[in-house]
Amino acid sequence: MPMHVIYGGTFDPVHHGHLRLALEVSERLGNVPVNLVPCHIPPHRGETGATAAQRLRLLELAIAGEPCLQIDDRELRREGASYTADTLRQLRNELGADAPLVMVVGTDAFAGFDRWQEWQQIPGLAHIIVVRRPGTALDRESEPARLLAERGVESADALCGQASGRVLELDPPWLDISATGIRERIGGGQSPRYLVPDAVWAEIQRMGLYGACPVNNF
Ligand SMILES: Nc1ncnc2c1ncn2[C@@H]1O[C@H](COP(=O)(O)OP(=O)(O)OP(=O)(O)O)[C@@H](O)[C@H]1O
Ligand SMILES: O=C(O)c1ccc[n+]([C@@H]2O[C@H](COP(=O)([O-])O)[C@@H](O)[C@H]2O)c1
Repeated sequence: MPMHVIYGGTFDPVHHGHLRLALEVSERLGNVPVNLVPCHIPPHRGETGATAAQRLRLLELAIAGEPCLQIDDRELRREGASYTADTLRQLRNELGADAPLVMVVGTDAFAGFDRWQEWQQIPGLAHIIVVRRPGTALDRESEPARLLAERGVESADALCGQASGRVLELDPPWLDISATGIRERIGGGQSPRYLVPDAVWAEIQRMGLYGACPVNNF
């Protein structure tokens, strides 16, 4: 049964770190499509620099022409905070009980997993792929580390045989790019070129996001 893979984020804005990671995961799972899921109202952080519609537009430009990357905008169509457990429950209902469903997160996000809404329900809904972020280690005594120890598997093949419940760590090259750094750079009048796709930067300027002057910096 084909795997369904989601990779959630605020994507404020999407950058080459996100895109490379999504592609690496897709390839390591046998070129399955990876669905980028922008959150509407992030449950865990302050206001975003761009609106949900603007972040979605940037994502559309970023993945244009890449068959292995798709967008799932279901969280944008839901009212209220975007809880991952709700998203996974919806997907599980749509995919049926037996389809392998996989959620991708970086170690930084996974480190706070036990503060997510209904986090204990999540392994019953999906597998988790944790992508190692250099410099971000899990506290060995923490719930996320325990989950990894109890449910960890060594290879992606182990995710195909069941619908949910396994945790796989992957270690693809991690580009040292953050959306925070990009917003700061733009706000400070510097170009984020080569950190985001050119089409994304052009659209950020056109919309005047993150304090960008609507000029052509290329
Ligand atoms: N450089 C990167 N490479 C790969 N994955 C990343 C990178 N930066 C963040 N991620 C992962 O992408 C997901 C969404 O991250 P998010 O949208 O918060 O990006 P971010 O760059 O960390 O943003 P911010 O700086 O605003 O916190 C998370 O699982 C996070 O671990
Ligand atoms: O469901 C939750 O309570 C929850 C709490 C924190 C983060 N998440 C999800 O984790 C993903 C990565 O978050 P972030 O902050 O790195 O963009 C994104 O899809 C968020 O919706 C989800």
